[in-house]
Amino acid sequence: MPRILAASVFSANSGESAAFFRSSRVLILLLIVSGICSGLRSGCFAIANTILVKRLRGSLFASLIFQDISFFDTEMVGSLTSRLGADCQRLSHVIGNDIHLIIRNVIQGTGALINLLSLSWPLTLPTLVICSVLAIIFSFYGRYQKRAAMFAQEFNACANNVAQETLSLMRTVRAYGTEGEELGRYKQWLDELGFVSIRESVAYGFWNMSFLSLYRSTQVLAVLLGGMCIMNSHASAEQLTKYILYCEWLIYATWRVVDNSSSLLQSIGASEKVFQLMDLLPADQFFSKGVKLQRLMGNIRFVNVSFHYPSRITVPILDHLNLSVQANEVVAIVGLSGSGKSTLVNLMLRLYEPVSGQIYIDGLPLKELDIRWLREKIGFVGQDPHLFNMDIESNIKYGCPRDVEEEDIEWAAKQANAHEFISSLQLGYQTIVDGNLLSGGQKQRIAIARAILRDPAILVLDEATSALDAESEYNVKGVLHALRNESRAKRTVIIIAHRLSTIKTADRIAVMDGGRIVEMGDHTELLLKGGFYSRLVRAQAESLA
Ligand SMILES: Nc1ncnc2c1ncn2[C@@H]1O[C@H](COP(=O)(O)OP(=O)(O)OP(=O)(O)O)[C@@H](O)[C@H]1O
Repeated sequence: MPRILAASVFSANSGESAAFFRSSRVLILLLIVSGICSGLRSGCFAIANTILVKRLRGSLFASLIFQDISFFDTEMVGSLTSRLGADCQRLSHVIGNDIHLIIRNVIQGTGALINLLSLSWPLTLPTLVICSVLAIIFSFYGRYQKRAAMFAQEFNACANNVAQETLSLMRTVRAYGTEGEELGRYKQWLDELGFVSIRESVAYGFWNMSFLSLYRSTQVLAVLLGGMCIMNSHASAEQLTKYILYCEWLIYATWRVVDNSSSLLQSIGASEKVFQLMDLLPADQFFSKGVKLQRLMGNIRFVNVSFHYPSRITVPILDHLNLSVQANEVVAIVGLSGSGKSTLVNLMLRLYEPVSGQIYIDGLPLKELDIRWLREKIGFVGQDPHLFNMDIESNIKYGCPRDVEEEDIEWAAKQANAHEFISSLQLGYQTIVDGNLLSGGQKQRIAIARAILRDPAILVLDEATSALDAESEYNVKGVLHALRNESRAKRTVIIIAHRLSTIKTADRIAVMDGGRIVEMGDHTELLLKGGFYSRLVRAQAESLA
């Protein structure tokens, strides 16, 4: 275009109307073609951007949810959601914006350079030197930008984490009046973020200053050197005009390339963690195709099992633990808080692997069984059951491996003592579970119904502690009662109980202390023995008296 622009101006100046109109027609044609091409380019890259964000977020989420449970012990939820949201968005910006602008400007700059060289290579050299200086300054600036972006993303993730934690624990924050402290914690990360951003802005200012000075100097140089050439009759005014226009194009293209490269480096810096997370291999247990038995009887055996959590390797939790549970037996596990009861269940669900020893299910090592198949056969109700933000029916059906009818759902709800309160809700089973609509005990009953609906061969109930105790005791006792009277419900049951009165009717009671089973027997036997269990019962009776 600069060549044709200059030709039009100088043909008009010399009164060559035919040449002027010919050039003008070409200019209009170029204008239309470049407009259409720009539109297509931007549109296509914007579409690519949208597809990329979708794929990135999908792949990252897939990578996250197939990680070992121990991964979630160390990674913060707020930080992971920040990677899934802002970081993925930023990475897609690379394709949607930076890469296509870089390609466009590299092509435009190369074209300008070729034209400049064909006009006069000695005059092109100073412009090339300026462009090289620009590139060197940028390489330093770019490296700085990349590091700054990484810090900014990290601080942003930490701020998100504090916000998520505070907002989800708002009731505790209000009850303890710690709004000020939480605000302080959030602001601390904002300050860190602000500090990095200010330094980033100062560096950007320096970069812009260098760029603009160099940019202007190409124009001044072009006029100076070109003017001298005209005076020495080495060049015409038309050539000088073309030369100045091409210089302008070249330096503009260089600026755009380095500016977009800077943004590209920032995005890459910010996305390093996204790639690290995406590169994580899924947990081994999702790869191994284990054995599927024809029927799970529900025999469980822990042989010499020792364990510590991967995040706290110096703290042994289970110590050469041995436990044997027969099919269809109801076994209660009791012990002081922190003695390792829930950990035992975590190992049985293969959420963690034992450090040594072996767990056998129906005589086969747990590791050799198909873990998905096994989990389908186990019903688990945790201490603090969280429900999904969907209707009660879907919550009860959640993860059920078989097709179920409405009657099955009602049956499970009745077994869990949940049918009555669900029916009293205006929309019954279609009521959406959101916020604090249900009490903790009601949520627990729905979670119990969910576990029962799977018709599991092994049912694990981790009785809730603290405030929920009384209601939880009632819920768990209810389930035990139903299991005893319901022929359809023959299964192995493991109950972790805090209220010892809950489990009087259990076939056997295993007493845990310091990561070991220290006593085993039924309620009466253990009371008669006068050991740890009887002391626990006495202590609890005294505390309730
Ligand atoms: N994910 C984890 N990472 C590191 N340590 C953990 C983890 N979960 C539990 N622990 C630690 O393991 C020990 C045993 O915890 P566990 O939850 O098994 O005890 P528990 O007997 O079920 O206690 P409670 O009766 O209070 O539920 C505790 O000291 C606890 O701090």
